[in-house]
Amino acid sequence: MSATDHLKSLVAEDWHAATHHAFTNALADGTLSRDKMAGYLQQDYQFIEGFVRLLASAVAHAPSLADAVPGAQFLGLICGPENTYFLRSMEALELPSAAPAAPETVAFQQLMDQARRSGRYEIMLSVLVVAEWIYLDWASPFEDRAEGLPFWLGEWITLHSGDGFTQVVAYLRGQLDQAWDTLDDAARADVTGTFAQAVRLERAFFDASWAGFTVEK
Ligand SMILES: Cc1ncc(CN)c(N)n1
Repeated sequence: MSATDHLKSLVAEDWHAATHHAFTNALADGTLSRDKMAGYLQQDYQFIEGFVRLLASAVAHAPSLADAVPGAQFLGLICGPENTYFLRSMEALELPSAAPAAPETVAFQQLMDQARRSGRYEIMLSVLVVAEWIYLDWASPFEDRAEGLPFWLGEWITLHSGDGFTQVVAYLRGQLDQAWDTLDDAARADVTGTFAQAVRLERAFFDASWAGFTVEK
């Protein structure tokens, strides 16, 4: 079993809850209320900045150019199509893009910040792998549904499914699998703790999104 499969198996219950969530099920069948999607977009947009900084830092810590290039390309995707997806969606839903950060958003921002400041590639990857792999897992079964949905729902599925995104997740997992082999027991325990915490926070973020974040109008 690969290291990342092993890490996922340790948090199977939270992983399943985060990837088969009522929020994403409703998003994919088009029944998600505009207000719930609005709250999600306003909060998740605040996740993006810390994510970009973390991914940029991981790129800087990659052991070689070949290890860095797919991460740098993914950075372009986040700063391009994903960023404009948020801005177009919030404009279409007539929402300001700024809103006070909810506790679930702050918790994620803190974890990303901590991972970036650790200066440790494997800790950065632990958060990045979870954030993207969970999205690939929930979105992939809905890939064919995207076209019939309003773009602010459908494009969120498209951005997190398909061959290109599958390769992004394979790259991030490959980097963590490779790093894991070089780690001692203490470092592996740190990775395991960070990975589990990230999965818990992903689940909590969807729970809060489904309960409904306060929407800034
Ligand atoms: C909280 C969270 N986690 C992950 C992703 C995937 N890009 C996201 N947009 N937001």
